[in-house]
Amino acid sequence: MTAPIIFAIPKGRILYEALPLMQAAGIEPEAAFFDKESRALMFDTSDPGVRIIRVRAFDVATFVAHGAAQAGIVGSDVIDEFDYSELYAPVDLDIGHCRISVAEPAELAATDDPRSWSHVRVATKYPNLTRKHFAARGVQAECVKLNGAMEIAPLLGLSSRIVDLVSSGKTLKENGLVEVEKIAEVSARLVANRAAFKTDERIASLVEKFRAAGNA
Ligand SMILES: Nc1ncnc2c1ncn2[C@@H]1O[C@H](COP(=O)(O)OP(=O)(O)OP(=O)(O)O)[C@@H](O)[C@H]1O
Ligand SMILES: O=P(O)(O)OC[C@H]1O[C@H](OP(=O)(O)OP(=O)(O)O)[C@H](O)[C@@H]1O
Repeated sequence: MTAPIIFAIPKGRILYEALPLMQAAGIEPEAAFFDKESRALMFDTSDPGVRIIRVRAFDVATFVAHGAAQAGIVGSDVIDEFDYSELYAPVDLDIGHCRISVAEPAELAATDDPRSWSHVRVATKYPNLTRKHFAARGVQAECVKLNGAMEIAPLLGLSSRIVDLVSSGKTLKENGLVEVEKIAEVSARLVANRAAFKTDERIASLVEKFRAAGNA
């Protein structure tokens, strides 16, 4: 019997926007997936040929790039941070919209000119993306890696600046920060392992179903 396709999805906020698209693509998770008491990590779906794993956002990219999962859904922020050559991202799902930006305390921004920077110290979950962004214009970025709550770093003197996701701007505002530079727009993508996409026609067919679901 052919092994089922493993489809990886993030635990966080993209999940709720992704569910209708998954349903339209014919992969509805079993009831246990929605059971908060369940500790299971892998679930059946309405398609007997597809199983779902629910993992951290960054790990979706890692599972799919290594072929441990053959397809999944992940933000373009995560794709850009890893830059895995085996991660193919053929469909923009038009969900999970936000931006990745540089922010700093409002008092600092009042007199600061980002064009004058030659070196910046930045707290971020995205060190690779940050270094690449600044290197492109000759600025050296020293990154302090955090895994969440970046907005607190300037308040406590860990770094003057942060690079993080911004949507409504509420988190920045409530922590006395302002956005000084947008690095990129972010949205969630359907991703596939490049080799699996080329060799397994079930993956190509799944990609087409999501493309159609996104356009519906
Ligand atoms: N405020 C936001 N608005 C819209 N999309 C967002 C927002 N924050 C994050 N995202 C998108 O959702 C993805 C997952 O983010 P989320 O905050 O749910 O994960 P997380 O809690 O950071 O993940 P983990 O706890 O696994 O590290 C991000 O990679 C991004 O693409
Ligand atoms: O501009 P806003 O609408 O306030 O959204 C931005 C916030 O959303 C994300 O965090 P999330 O809530 O996912 O928590 P996290 O910091 O634990 O990732 C992101 O890391 C920002 O902190």
